[in-house]
Amino acid sequence: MVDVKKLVYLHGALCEVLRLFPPIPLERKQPIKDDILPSGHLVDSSTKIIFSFYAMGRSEEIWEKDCLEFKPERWISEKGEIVHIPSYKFISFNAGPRTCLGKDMSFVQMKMVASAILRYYCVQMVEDHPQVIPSLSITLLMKYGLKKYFSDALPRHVHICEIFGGPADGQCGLMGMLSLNDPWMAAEAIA
Ligand code: HEM
Repeated sequence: MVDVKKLVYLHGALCEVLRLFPPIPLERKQPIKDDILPSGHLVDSSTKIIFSFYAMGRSEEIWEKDCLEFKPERWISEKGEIVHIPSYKFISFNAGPRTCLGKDMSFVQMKMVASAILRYYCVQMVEDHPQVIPSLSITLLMKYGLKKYFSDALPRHVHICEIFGGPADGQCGLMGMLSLNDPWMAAEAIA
């Protein structure tokens, strides 16, 4: 836990992925009684408000001119520390009373999987793969996926489980909990 907090650039990169490709792209709210939003819009109790995390993550008004650029640096201060961005701005985990309860845990998991794969495998994009196009569903999918080649950066006998101190042929700690005890499944999970 302490160690993953030191992965500042990876943190910035993951936040950028979640900002530009929020796994839950849409959210729906409905007031329990008639209300007026801070914007002045009147909403009655039958109004269903749908807002797009996907659009908010790409909004120039919220993220400024370079909103469409993948820039992990926007999450890192000049001192090299992680910049805290309020959840009402970085909305991918929702905000307010119904905010995601697994936010911190998901960062630990993503950092474990990403750092393990990047340390032990060389990852290369498949040439001429179609551009990433979002495919709308309850969770955000990629229309054509994102195909990559994986090759060993280490001798074949090193299994991803060994990175986490577990047996090479069995479940291991958090990775086991995630059912990611197979390196190829782990690779797919961050794909
Ligand atoms: C990158 C990973 C994740 C993302 C982007 C994410 C995003 C979200 C979002 C947007 C919501 C609000 C859904 C809604 O109200 O319609 C939510 C709720 C929730 N998430 Fe996550 N989540 C992630 C991982 C996790 C993990 C790993 C856990 C548990 C270990 C978790 C537990 C929850 C729970 C319990 C709620 C419901 C909170 C409530 O309604 O009071 N999430 N999440």
